[in-house]
Amino acid sequence: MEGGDHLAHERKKAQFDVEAMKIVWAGSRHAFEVSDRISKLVASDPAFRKDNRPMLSRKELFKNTLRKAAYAWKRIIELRLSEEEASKLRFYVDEPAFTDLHWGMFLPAIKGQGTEEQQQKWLPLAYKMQIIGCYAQTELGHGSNSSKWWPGGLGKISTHAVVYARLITDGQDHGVHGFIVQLRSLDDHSPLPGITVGDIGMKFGNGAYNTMDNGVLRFDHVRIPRDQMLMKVSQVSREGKYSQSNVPRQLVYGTMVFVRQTIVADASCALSRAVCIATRYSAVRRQFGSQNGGPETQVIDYKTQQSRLFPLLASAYAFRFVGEWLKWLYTDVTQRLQANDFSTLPEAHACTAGLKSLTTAATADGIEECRKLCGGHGYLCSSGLPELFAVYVPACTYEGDNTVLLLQVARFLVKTLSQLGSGKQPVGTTAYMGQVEHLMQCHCNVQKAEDWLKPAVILEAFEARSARMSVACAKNLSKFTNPEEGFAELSGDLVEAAIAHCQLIIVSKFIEKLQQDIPGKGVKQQLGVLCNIYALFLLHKHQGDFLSTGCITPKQAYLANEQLRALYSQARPNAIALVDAFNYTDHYLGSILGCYDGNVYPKLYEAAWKDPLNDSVVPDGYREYIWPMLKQQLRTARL
Ligand SMILES: CCCCCCCCCC/C=C\CCCCCC(=O)SCCNC(=O)CCNC(=O)[C@H](O)C(C)(C)COP(=O)(O)OP(=O)(O)OC[C@H]1O[C@@H](n2cnc3c(N)ncnc32)[C@H](O)[C@@H]1OP(=O)(O)O
Ligand SMILES: Cc1cc2nc3c(=O)[nH]c(=O)nc-3n(C[C@H](O)[C@H](O)[C@H](O)COP(=O)(O)OP(=O)(O)OC[C@H]3O[C@@H](n4cnc5c(N)ncnc54)[C@H](O)[C@@H]3O)c2cc1C
Repeated sequence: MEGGDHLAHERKKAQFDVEAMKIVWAGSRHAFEVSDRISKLVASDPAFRKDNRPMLSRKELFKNTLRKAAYAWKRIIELRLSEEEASKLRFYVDEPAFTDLHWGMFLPAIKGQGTEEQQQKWLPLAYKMQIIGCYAQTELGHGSNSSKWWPGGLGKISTHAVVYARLITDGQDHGVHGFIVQLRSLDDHSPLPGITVGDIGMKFGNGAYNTMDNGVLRFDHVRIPRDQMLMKVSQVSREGKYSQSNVPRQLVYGTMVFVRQTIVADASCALSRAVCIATRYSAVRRQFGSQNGGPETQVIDYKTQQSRLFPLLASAYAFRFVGEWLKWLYTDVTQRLQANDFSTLPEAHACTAGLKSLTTAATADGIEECRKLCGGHGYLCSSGLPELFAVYVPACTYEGDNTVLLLQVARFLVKTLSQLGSGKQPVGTTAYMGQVEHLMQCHCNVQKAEDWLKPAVILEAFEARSARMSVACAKNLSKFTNPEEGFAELSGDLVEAAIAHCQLIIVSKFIEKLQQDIPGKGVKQQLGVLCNIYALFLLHKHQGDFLSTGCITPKQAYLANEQLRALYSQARPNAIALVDAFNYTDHYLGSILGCYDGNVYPKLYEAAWKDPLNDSVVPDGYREYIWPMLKQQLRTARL
């Protein structure tokens, strides 16, 4: 069957208003309209072509990225795009570049940690891209005194960096502070005296993150003017005297809170993209299972395919909504900080760190699962999945290794529990710890599978599991005379308690979303199905936790799994429409397997012929290597 919409019959099955779901996914009608317009603008411009990336050498690839970044900037100015539209344009260009760090970290670091005066000096230059900045924190070895290693944009492009380094005055070490440092000449781009800078080399995957110039940086007697130390949190006077403002020192790490929040939103984009590809292809692909000469089964109808795919579909929606909430939390904490209220900073730090860890880990694993769900074709670059995986997987490491971040959450949980004794009532995402006595002894009263559809039942099971795991850790910690030794010894259990707490946050924010007014025929109902799939899938996967803490019985675990199977059947007719609601263009998806019209096979066949190896029928190297080998075998055979 050539042309036409090969997925039309699937689209007809939808039991909800897809256009209304698109608005829910985008966050608002305005966000949808901006996203829709800008994604089509990018898709229709041949300058943003990206299907050749895996074929390019590193140098070609990098130059191509510079060309796209410059062209994108030109279009942003010509079209007078707003900040929101410009950032969407960079998003849909879909190519990691130095601009991510300039806009995503350099500017926010100056905004968050610079004084008014410093902001007035540096921000206009950065907004006009008259200087290009990066964020240099990580070291080659340990400490903040060796070489900077990894910062994106540093290797070849940035003219400036926010560098984190130890501040020593009068022989006294005041710890790590941020400094704006000029790295390269604004005339000929050569490194300034005393500065050694370069790219750190090829990274995982063809194309992928190699469009980014992650760099190395060394200083040899480089003088940084005093007023280039970011001085909102602490200051050094002209006389060299060190002082601190009346704000917590942790604000030095404020940029990380901001970026981790954007990384959670980004996880839902990457996961939804992979899920869209795997879902559409699973509806196109038929394999075995035919009876009486009828058509073979669509692989999406296999229960095993559903049990691997639908939890990922549900996770994409769950991450979207928790990302929305996290954005609200970040805005709230920022407003409070401006009014000198620092009380919610520890919670904002714990939430951004923990959710960054959970969502990136699930997304990286999810993309790989989607590749397997597409069988052999998933391994082709033209499926879009190998590159997506290679680009995405460092998110588990950058902006804080995921395990290190979970340990930060665990510290916060232990501290919250220890403060209960002094009567401090926990609020926000730890409010449930206030009912710890109830949660330690409550019994789940599920008696039949449908009981698992009640939000209050799900919430209590997740709260009890999280509280019991944290309390067990706290009890074990109290047996150690040296708390740090105890923390190190029990770190494996603490990480598991942190995961349980963060999963509870995601589940509860999905449930809260469903309590809002959501317009559109059948939209809320479908989201309800996805919410239950997400929660019961987690419960099934981590049933060991729920059983060993006595939160549920083996019978109740069995009933949860039974309900999950029923939910997969409810999601099945809506699966294609649920991924259409992401509103991705074929350009952004970058996948033959995921193309909107489902016309996969002719496109795969055509794409194969475009591979440079097929430029000639007889390959280069045949005369040199293959022909002599064949001739020699011929001679041996004759002997
Ligand atoms: C494909 C197109 C992409 C488009 C994407 C769009 C997105 C755009 C953004 C760009 C995105 C991606 C690009 C890649 C960017 C990558 C950038 C980086 O990786 S930058 C480097 C980041 N490095 C880390 O994250 C290091 C991880 N380690 C930590 O976070 C450590 O905590 C620390 C180094 C900050 C501090 O360590 P230490 O000195 O040992 O202190 P403690 O950990 O004991 O903490 C002391 C105290 O502070 C609290 N704390 C810690 N961090 C924070 C924080 N961020 N905010 C607030 N508070 C914090 C901690 O809880 C402790 O509190 P106590 O009350 O004392 O317990
Ligand atoms: C693609 C990419 C882009 C990046 N961009 C930037 C950038 O723009 N700017 C920048 O400054 N940095 C950047 N980074 C660096 C990144 O932030 C660090 O790699 C990250 O914070 C992890 O630190 P590390 O590499 O030192 O890992 P390590 O800390 O050495 O981790 C190694 C292992 O040790 C474990 N571990 C470490 N500490 C502990 C602990 N306390 N307890 C238990 N286990 C522990 C970890 O879990 C991990 O398994 C980037 C990295 C990548 C991969």
